[in-house]
Amino acid sequence: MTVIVLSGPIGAGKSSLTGILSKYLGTKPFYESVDDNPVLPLFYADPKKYAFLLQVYFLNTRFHSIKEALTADNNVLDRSIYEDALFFQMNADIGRATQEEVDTYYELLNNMMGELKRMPKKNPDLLVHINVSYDTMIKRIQKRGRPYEQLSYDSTLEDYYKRLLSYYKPWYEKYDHSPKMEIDGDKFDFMASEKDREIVLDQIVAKLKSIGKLPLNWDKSTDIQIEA
Ligand SMILES: Nc1ncnc2c1ncn2[C@@H]1O[C@H](COP(=O)(O)OP(=O)(O)OP(=O)(O)O)[C@@H](O)[C@H]1O
Ligand SMILES: Nc1nc(=O)c2ncn([C@H]3C[C@H](O)[C@@H](CO)O3)c2[nH]1
Repeated sequence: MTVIVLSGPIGAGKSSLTGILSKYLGTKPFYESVDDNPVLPLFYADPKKYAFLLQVYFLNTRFHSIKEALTADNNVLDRSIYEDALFFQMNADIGRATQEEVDTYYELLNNMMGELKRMPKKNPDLLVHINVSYDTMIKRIQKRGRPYEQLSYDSTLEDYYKRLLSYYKPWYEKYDHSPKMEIDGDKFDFMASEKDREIVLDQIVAKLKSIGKLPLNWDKSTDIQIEA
């Protein structure tokens, strides 16, 4: 059983690459709750009021996905639980959570992490991080078009997104729960360009082979799927 998690800022291309990668490897995709998330629009309309609730909502839905993904077949998840604290910490740092909410959140997160440690598979096998610049991030957010994420919706979003990017760099450098790799999301348009898609998939397959999660002779055409 092999579990791959994607990471990266808003609009980096995690959901898109999750779909592409899971199809390519013949695995199952797990998506973050976004379009069916009732708290997300509330959060963007009033971040201070809803930051804690949104965080608990995401933690809960993410925990459900992880439990399923870590006990089922080969899977790809479109965001890691390790990014949840990054988001919450950033929101807390800009005054969107009380000290009691911060304390309660971290206690809950630690408690859930403790549960994950008791599972047969404790960590993902590989983290694939998509790096994007601020300009790319904004272009992708515009392209996708969720109204409440647009810069025109709230004048503070520019700072919020820039801050988010600045939190991701040290987060990725410190990340040590599994092998990891970076994809250049500015350079590769894996949505529109078949050539770029192939390059990105080749990079991920090479990494999976190098960490022993795919047989060295694995080839898409041979119809062999990710190693147990
Ligand atoms: N490498 C890419 N090149 C060009 N367009 C891309 C690329 N990756 C994603 N996109 C486009 O950017 C938009 C955002 O992509 P996607 O929804 O996959 O991002 P995400 O990282 O999952 O975002 P979120 O964190 O908000 O869930 C989509 O419209 C998608 O088609
Ligand atoms: N505040 C906050 N905390 C999280 O843990 C979190 N995870 C995702 N998101 C937001 C980003 C995108 O708008 C949208 C889709 O990723 O949801 C979050 N927002």
